[in-house]
Amino acid sequence: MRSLSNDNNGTPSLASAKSSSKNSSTVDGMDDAHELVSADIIYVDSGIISRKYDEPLFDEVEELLGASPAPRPCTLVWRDLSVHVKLKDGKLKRLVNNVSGIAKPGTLVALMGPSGAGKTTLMTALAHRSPGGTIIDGEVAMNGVPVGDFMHRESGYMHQDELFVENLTVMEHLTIMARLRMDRRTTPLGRRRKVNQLMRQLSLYGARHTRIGGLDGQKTLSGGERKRLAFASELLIDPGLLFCDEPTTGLDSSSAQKLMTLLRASAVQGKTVICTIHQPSSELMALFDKLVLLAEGRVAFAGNASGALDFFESLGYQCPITYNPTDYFIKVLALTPGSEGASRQAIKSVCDRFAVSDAAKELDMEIHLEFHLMDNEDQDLRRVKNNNYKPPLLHTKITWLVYRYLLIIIRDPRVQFVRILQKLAIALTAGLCFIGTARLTQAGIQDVQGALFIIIAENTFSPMYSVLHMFPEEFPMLHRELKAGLYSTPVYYVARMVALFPGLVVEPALFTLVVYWVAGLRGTLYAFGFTVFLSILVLNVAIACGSFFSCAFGSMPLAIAYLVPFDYSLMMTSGLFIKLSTEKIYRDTNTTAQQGRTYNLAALSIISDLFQATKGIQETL
Ligand SMILES: Nc1ncnc2c1ncn2[C@@H]1O[C@H](COP(=O)(O)OP(=O)(O)OP(=O)(O)O)[C@@H](O)[C@H]1O
Repeated sequence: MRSLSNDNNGTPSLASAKSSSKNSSTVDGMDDAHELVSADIIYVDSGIISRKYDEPLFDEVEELLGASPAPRPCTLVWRDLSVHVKLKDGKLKRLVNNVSGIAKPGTLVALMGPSGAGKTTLMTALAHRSPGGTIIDGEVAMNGVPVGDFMHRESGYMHQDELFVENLTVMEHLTIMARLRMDRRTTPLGRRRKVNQLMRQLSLYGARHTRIGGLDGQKTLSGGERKRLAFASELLIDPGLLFCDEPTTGLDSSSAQKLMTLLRASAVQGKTVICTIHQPSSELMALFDKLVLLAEGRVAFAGNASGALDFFESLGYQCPITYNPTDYFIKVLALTPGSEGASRQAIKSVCDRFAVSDAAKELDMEIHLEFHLMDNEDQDLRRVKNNNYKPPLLHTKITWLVYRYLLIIIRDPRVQFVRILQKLAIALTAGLCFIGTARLTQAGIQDVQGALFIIIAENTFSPMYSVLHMFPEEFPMLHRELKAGLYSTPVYYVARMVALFPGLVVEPALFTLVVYWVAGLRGTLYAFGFTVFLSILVLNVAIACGSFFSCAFGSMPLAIAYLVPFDYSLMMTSGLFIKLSTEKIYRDTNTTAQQGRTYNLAALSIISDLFQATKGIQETL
C-alpha cells in the first residue's frame, strides 16, 4: 500500500532545516535556511503514513518565529454546521451542509476540496467572520465558549487576497496595525519590539521602508512578501488560533514552501492553524497534521492524511502511482463537465460512506466529548478567562487612523501639488474675467453676482465629485477591518473626516482669496472673512453630499449617475437663476387637493427629474 511520509526517520521539515540554518543569521538566513529539499519527502511503502512530530522542535521554531511566549491553547469544535445565503429572489442557498469537526492546539489542519466546495464559507463561519446576509445553523465553540466577537482578538485570519493601504511602507503598516490591534497595556517599547521581531522573523526587515504598493517605477513588495506581511499583521496579537485562506495561491513553489513552513512552525509553537489550500505538492502536504476534504459543502473525509488514501481505496478509488494523492482526491470530488449528475452522485456516495465510517464515528465521539465538557463547565468562568484582552482606547484608534489617512493624502505630493495648481489657475482665470467690472454699482451687479457664483460653484462641484471615489475604493478594506473588529464605523467616519479637514479649509480659503482679490470685490476684512467662511461651509456641505452619494450607491459610476440630476436641480433652484418667490404655485385639482394642499413647482420638478433619471439609470444598468 502506498502512503506519504516526510523522510525515513519520520523527522519533519523543520528539523531538517536546523543543520543548514546554523550558518546563517536569523534575519536574512531564513530564506535559504528553512527550505525543504525534495529528498526530505518521499513516498514509502510501509502501509502507514508515519509523519510524526516526535520532537517538539523548539530550536527550529524559535529560529523561525522567535522565542515568543507559548500562545493560549485553542480548541475549535463545530457540530452540525450549515451555512446558507439569501439570494436576491429571497430563496436560501445552502453552501455548507451539516459539517462537524475539531481542530486542536498544535495542529495544522488542511481544508481542501475542489473549487466551490465551500472551504472559504466554512472557514469564515468558524472564524465568526461571515459576510452580512449569511445564515449559520449549528454550533461552533472555541475553548468551550460559543464563538462570538471575541474571535477577533483570539484568532487571526489571513485572507486569500490580501488588502493593504498601498501607499504605506511595511514598517508603517505594521506600526499602525500594532496600535489598532495590540492590547492597550502593551508598552511602546513592547510594540516596537514586536514589530521589529516580526519583520526580522518573516524576512521583511530589509524591505521595511519599501512601500507596499508604491507609485510607478518604485520598488514594491513581491507576492511572497505581501503574504508574509499579511501573516505578520495577524501574528501581532499572538493569536492561539490562525485561519489562512489559500496562503500559497499566487506564490512560486519556493515562496509557498517558506510560508507553509512558517505555518508549520506556528503550529509547533502551540497554535491551532486551519488552512485552505489548493492542490499542494507532496512536500507541502507533509507539513499538515490533519486533512479535511470538502465536496459540495459536505465532508468527504476528515482525519489523518494517511487515512485518506486508505479510505478512498476502500471505496475503489485507487490513486495511480504517478498521481499526487491530493490531486487525485480533488479529481474524484470535482464535478466533471458534461456529466455533472453522475459526478454529484459519486460525491454524495463518498460523503455518505465517510459519514458512517469508523473515522467519522471516532471524530463524532471527540466532538461530543468537547461539547459535553462545555455543557458541564461554567461558561462565565471561561468567558472571563477569554476576556483578558484590553482593546486600544477610542482616541488611540481615531488618532492612528487619522495618521494613516493623512499619510495617504500627503504620500502622493504630485496629486496634491497638481490640485493646488489647478485651484490657483481656475481662481486666477475667474478673477481676471472680473477685473474692473465687479463693482457695487447697477452696471456691475451682474458681474458681482457672477464672481460670487464662481466662488460657490467651484467650492461645490469639484469637491463634491472628488470624494465620490473615496468610499467605494475603501469599502473592501473597511468591511474587512470592521469584520476583524479593528474599529467601528463611527470611528472610521470620524477619522476619515478629520483627515480630510485640512483640505476642507485650505482649498476654499485659497481659492476665495485669489478670486476675491483679483476681481476686486469689497475690500473690508469683514466682507472677505465672511465670504471665506461661507465658502468653507459650502465646501463642507458639498463634501458631505458627495460622501452621502458615494456611500449610498457604493460605486462611482452609479453615484455620479444619481448625483448629476440631483445637483443640477439644486443649482437651478438655488436662487441665482430663478427667484423662488416668483415661481408659480401649483394647486392640485383632484379631491385631496381641494383641501388646499399646494406644492412648489420647482420642488415637484426636482423630484420628478430625479425619478426620471433614476428610472433611466436603473434601466441602463
Ligand atoms: N453570497 C453568495 N451567494 C451565492 N452563492 C455564493 C455566495 N457565496 C459563495 N457562494 C457559492 O458557494 C460556493 C462555495 O463558495 P466558497 O467561496 O466557500 O468556495 P471555495 O471552496 O472556497 O472555492 P475556491 O477554492 O474556488 O475559493 C460557491 O459555489 C460559490 O459560488
